[in-house]
Amino acid sequence: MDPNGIPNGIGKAMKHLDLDGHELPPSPAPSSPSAGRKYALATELVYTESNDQFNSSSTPIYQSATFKGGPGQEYDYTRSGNPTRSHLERHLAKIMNANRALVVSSGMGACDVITRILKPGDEVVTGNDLYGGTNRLLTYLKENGGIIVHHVDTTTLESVQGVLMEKTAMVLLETPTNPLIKVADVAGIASAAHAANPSAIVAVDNTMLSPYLANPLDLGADVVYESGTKYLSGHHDVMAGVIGVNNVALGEKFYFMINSTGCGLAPFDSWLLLRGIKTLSVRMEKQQANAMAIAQFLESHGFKVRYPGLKSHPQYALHWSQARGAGAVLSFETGSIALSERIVEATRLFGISVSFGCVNSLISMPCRMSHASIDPATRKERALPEDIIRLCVGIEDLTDLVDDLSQALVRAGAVRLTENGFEALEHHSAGRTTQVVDEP
Ligand SMILES: Cc1ncc(COP(=O)(O)O)c(C=O)c1O
Ligand SMILES: N[C@@H](CCSC[C@H](N)C(=O)O)C(=O)O
Repeated sequence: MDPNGIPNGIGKAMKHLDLDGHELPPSPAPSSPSAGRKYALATELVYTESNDQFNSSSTPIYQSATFKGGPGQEYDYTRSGNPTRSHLERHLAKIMNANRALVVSSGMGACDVITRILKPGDEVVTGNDLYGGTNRLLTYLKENGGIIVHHVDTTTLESVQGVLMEKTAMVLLETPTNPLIKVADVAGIASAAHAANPSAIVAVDNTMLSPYLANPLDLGADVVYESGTKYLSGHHDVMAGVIGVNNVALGEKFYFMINSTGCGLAPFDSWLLLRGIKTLSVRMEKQQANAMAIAQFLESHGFKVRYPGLKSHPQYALHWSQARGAGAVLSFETGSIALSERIVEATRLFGISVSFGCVNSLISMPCRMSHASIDPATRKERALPEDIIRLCVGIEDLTDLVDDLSQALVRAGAVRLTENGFEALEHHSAGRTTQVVDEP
């Protein structure tokens, strides 16, 4: 019996509506979405309201596929809705500055849900540097779904404008891009896209920054999505995808797809993601401080480093006009694939692994790993350097990380000794570039 004397909590659920008119779960109730931030983001990340019947401090996991009761109740079947998932979605809506958030089984699941609104003949404008999996899905839609996909350099508004037209149904942006760390002007591109077609959907993949560092909906995007597998969860123990929107009808369309295809995030995974989100601010602050120091270390030794925290980044000012931090992913080049391979294999603390956003530091060669699904000819056409190394910096002690990287550079033979220490074999510094001579 609930306090209203109605069995199964149904009456209690029916009494409460959230801002969008959705009924709240019987227990726990979520914190209010999109009601304006009462606290700083770091506080909002850990703060959730709950009316759990036992005052549980941690959101209970409703590990149940079905819910008993009759028609009209808030929950009947976990594919359609689950209290733990709802709690997470409402919490995320708040921190993403979204009217509604939806969570699915992976970042690619989120991208799939979003692109399912496309129809044959629709045009999509996207970047020429893009996560390999996103590129793979768009290529599938191009080859099998009758969708026209334009890959352009999203760092310049003009190249995007050059392909925008009335038939542009979607603009899909990454900023910074994975792995070349290119920055796109979200506000500029969103207004150009909406001018070309007022109903075009501008979707931003916010995986590299997370809601802690950027809120693309505030810049004019219609949809923000990200891989919750990365910073939001932070420990590489769960796969998840997150979608945020302000438009109620668009939110309903995405919910329809999620319920129809059955990709909603499972209760336990929702709980893991909810737990991860609580430490997002401390993890991200430490990770990006470490990343900044490592980017400076590599650049000062002559490597060509791509990181938006460095003043040498070609879009430094643009990045900082739309983000609150530089994130913790950087890439650098060595001038030789074999040299890059030796560096990657010589690190100990930086684990060789795909993905990023984890508390542990990772190292990878995107062309061999995360972006291997992009064929070599396309990689060449898009100027994706085969020797590029991506570092995803974690929360370890900075001195240990720098020592690990230094010993790897020396053991791999990537540096030559100088009076002041060492410098990259292919040395990039103001006014001069020396080349790697021997390709082993
Ligand atoms: C930028 C970006 N977007 C989306 C995804 C897809 O996320 P997931 O692996 O959770 O499907 C990834 C990585 O996988 C990514 O790096
Ligand atoms: N085998 C996977 C590779 C996943 S890459 C994950 C992540 N986005 C990254 O950039 O490292 C696949 O083919 O999808």
